[in-house]
Amino acid sequence: MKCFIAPSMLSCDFARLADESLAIVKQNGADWLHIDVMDGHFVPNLTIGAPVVKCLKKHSTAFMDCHLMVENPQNYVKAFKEAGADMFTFHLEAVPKEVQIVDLIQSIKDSGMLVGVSIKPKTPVESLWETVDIPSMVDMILVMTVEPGFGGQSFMADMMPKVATLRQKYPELLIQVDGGLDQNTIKQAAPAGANVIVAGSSVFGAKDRGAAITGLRQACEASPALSEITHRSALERTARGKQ
Ligand SMILES: O=C(CO)[C@H](O)[C@H](O)COP(=O)(O)O
Ligand SMILES: [Fe+2]
Repeated sequence: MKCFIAPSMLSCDFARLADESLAIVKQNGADWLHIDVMDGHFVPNLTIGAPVVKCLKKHSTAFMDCHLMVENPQNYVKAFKEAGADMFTFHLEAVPKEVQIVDLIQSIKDSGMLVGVSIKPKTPVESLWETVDIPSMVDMILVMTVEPGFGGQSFMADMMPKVATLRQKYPELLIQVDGGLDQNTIKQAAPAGANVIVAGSSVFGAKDRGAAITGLRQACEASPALSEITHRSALERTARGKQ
């Protein structure tokens, strides 16, 4: 199965976001740009929003993997679509009771973005398939391997059973892990079945960012837990982004 390496732009020099984004894909070989959107409510930190993605899109054709750590994600679908986001990943815990999750997913699909659903460390993995029919509605599940809000935290290895359960249940699903991924922790995440690897501090803090990305990719692709490629839409759009 194809692995995607998605550096978290949270760890780049935000004042040079366009240059950093271009370089990490074109020179260092990243597949996606992982954009962490935080609202200061769902998580105790503030980062960037759709206006910044819109500006970045003028400089980079890369696949924009937007991770929304915001309350009321349903209010941001239109803005992120218009900004040029390719993947809209929201947190299951952030959707208010009055909003039907299937309706939110449908609105993301209707907009043309891919749909990602994320769970925080304390959320049981069963709550995903109890809420949505994953294979028909969702392109990617994001299993957080840190409490969302900040880069540079330690990888939670005890999240790996969630990844393994998802991989066993959904052999063709994009399964993303985010938080504390590096050359060591990838050795736990990839065998469990993760194939979309977010890495912020370990990539941007590396002396050789290209080598860091290559190392993550090699460890991921060597994993026997991953079988054949399926998600063609993601693959095609990713390939376009690298042209
Ligand atoms: O969503 C996130 C934090 O909530 C970030 O994507 C994540 O923390 C990546 O940073 P690092 O690799 O440094 O842990
Ligand atoms: Fe993230």
